[in-house]
Amino acid sequence: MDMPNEPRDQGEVRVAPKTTTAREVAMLPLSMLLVQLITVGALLLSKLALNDGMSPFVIIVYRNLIASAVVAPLAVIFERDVLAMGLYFYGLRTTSATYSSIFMNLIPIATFLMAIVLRAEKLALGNWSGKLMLLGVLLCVGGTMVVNLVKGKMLHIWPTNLLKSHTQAPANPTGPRHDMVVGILWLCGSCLSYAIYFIVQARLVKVFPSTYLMTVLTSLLGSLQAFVVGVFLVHDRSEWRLKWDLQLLTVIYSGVFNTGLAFLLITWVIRRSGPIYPSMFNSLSLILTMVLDSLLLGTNIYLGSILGTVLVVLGLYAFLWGKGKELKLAATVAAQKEQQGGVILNTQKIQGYAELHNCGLAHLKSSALRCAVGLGIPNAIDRCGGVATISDIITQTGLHATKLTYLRRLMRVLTVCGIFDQSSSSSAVGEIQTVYKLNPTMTTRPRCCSSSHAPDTTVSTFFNLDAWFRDPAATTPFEMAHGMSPWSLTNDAMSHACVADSNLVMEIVLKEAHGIFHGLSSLIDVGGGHPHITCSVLDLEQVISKAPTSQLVKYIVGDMFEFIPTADAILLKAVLNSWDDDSCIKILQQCKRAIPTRQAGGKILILNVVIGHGTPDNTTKEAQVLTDMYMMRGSGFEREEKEWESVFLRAGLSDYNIMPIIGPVSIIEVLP
Ligand SMILES: C[S@@+](CC[C@H](N)C(=O)[O-])C[C@H]1O[C@@H](n2cnc3c(N)ncnc32)[C@H](O)[C@@H]1O
Repeated sequence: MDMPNEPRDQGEVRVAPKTTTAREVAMLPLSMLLVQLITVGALLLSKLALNDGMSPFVIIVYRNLIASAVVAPLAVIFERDVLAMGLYFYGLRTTSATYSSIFMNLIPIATFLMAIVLRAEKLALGNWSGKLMLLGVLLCVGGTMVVNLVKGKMLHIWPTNLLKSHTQAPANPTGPRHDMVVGILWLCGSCLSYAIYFIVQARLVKVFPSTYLMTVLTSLLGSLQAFVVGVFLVHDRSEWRLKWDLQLLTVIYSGVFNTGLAFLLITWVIRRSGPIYPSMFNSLSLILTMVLDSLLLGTNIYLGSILGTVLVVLGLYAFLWGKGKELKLAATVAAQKEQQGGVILNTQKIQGYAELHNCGLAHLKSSALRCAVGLGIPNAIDRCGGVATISDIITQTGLHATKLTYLRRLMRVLTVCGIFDQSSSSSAVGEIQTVYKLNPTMTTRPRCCSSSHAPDTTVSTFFNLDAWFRDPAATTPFEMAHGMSPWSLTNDAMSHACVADSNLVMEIVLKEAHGIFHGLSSLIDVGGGHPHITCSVLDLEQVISKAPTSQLVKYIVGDMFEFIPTADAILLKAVLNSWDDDSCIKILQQCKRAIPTRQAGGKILILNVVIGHGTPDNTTKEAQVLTDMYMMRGSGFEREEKEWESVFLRAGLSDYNIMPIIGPVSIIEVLP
């Protein structure tokens, strides 16, 4: 006797996504019919063998041995629960095949209930599947109670006890009441043991997926366990001897057919139709067993047992229906998730592919900008009144006509990058033509932009950055690449770029944050001026010597690490990010000495990137981290707020306020 169907309902079984052929459509139910017939056969044979006086543990020992020797590679892991099987045989011996069959059908329900108690499953009563499953459970439990408690009228439907079985144990529920109660308790115990066993097996299968190997081992172990228990319970040696009789037939039949063939068929059906399918046929064995039990073994049929059986069958189908719906829903959700995951993955891959292209060719953006400035395109557009066709640009820049298509491609890159705007207009002769104009936000910078005017050292410093990373003794990437400090290189292009940058940034600062200059009468600055303030510019000699003469600005040669002249406020624009923390602290301490107290309005104004502040878009973020990477050429870096705060506190400054001012740059008002 085996439990061929139930365990497959509990485990996680994947249904092969193959299409079912017409032949298979017929074979699927037929194979399940065969399994039910085999089960009924094993049930009746076992009942006969037990009635014949065979000990349950003798059956288990031999049947397991046969199973492990002959069909073990094909058997299933959950069939070897000695406790559940032992209780089952005791129950079968004391009650009837029909009773035992009813309890066998209750195993999925018991497993489900046990899984809920152990929190391995949830009963979702909010949907139809959960309600159906609950109805199924109630009907099954109710049906079993009706079979056990309601006898009703005895029905004489057909001739009974055709095998004329000479029963030792009460094969009939009409037997002594005490034996019946004990038998039902055995069956309940068996049912619960199987339930626990299946839950454990379902988990075990996840960590030990070699089903066949485990089957062989558990078969042998099951046989050994049964033998040890059997030695204590079955003292008579003759009971262990197998003769050429019904007992041998029972053992061989159970081992070979009910384990091997049924296993093969069920495994195949589950793969084709899912784990619920085999259980749909369970009630067939229940009805068949009831009929054959009465017909062959003489078990009486009562109205109560028919009514109870009908309730169990109905309950079982309701439960399986609900479970099927639940599995289908879970499979749909899993498939949707998988599909969504695939779509996301694909989108990410496509996006990533484009990003990789952009990153790898990003240097062409600055090359294109540098080229446009070098060719004088912004000025050419200005000369055309701010709007120019490609022919206008060719004419204005003096380029040869053969370069026209290349120029169009260059303009397309710069338009996509946001340096120029492009639109359509109609020519004097009514032709539609493309016209270019400067992007409003770019009107100042492209003529004199740091990246466009970048000297060769700006780019070449980073050609061998990986070599610098690998060399622990290397000072800065700039020194490694050029053998000198960036400050020792007179760099007109960079100075022009800084002036252009200062013009734009200061224009915005004065418009957007003019309040910070209120009350100031003097300012020491390294980049610009304000008409109402006496402004001084402090810088190194090589810089000041090239400064233009001005009525507004006073130029001072000096070293900010050594001394800064007194003023109401000190402006440090794009200065501190070139230095490490210790140097910054020294500069800030000099600044603090140069300004009055907080109460007297003294302040330090820092214009720099504060990583994480500014417009929360990717362009800004990218600009901030790229600037930081650029600063890697020397010993400077761009700071996050907490890094700025630490520098301020260490320099003895008391408070600060950050105001994002333009793109990646913020103005930090620091108070003494
Ligand atoms: C990156 S530039 C910034 C210039 C300007 N503030 C701007 O925003 O365009 C840094 C300036 O600090 C100056 N500098 C470097 N070391 C100095 C020092 N020890 N004392 C005074 N100025 C110094 C450099 O000459 C350079 O002009």
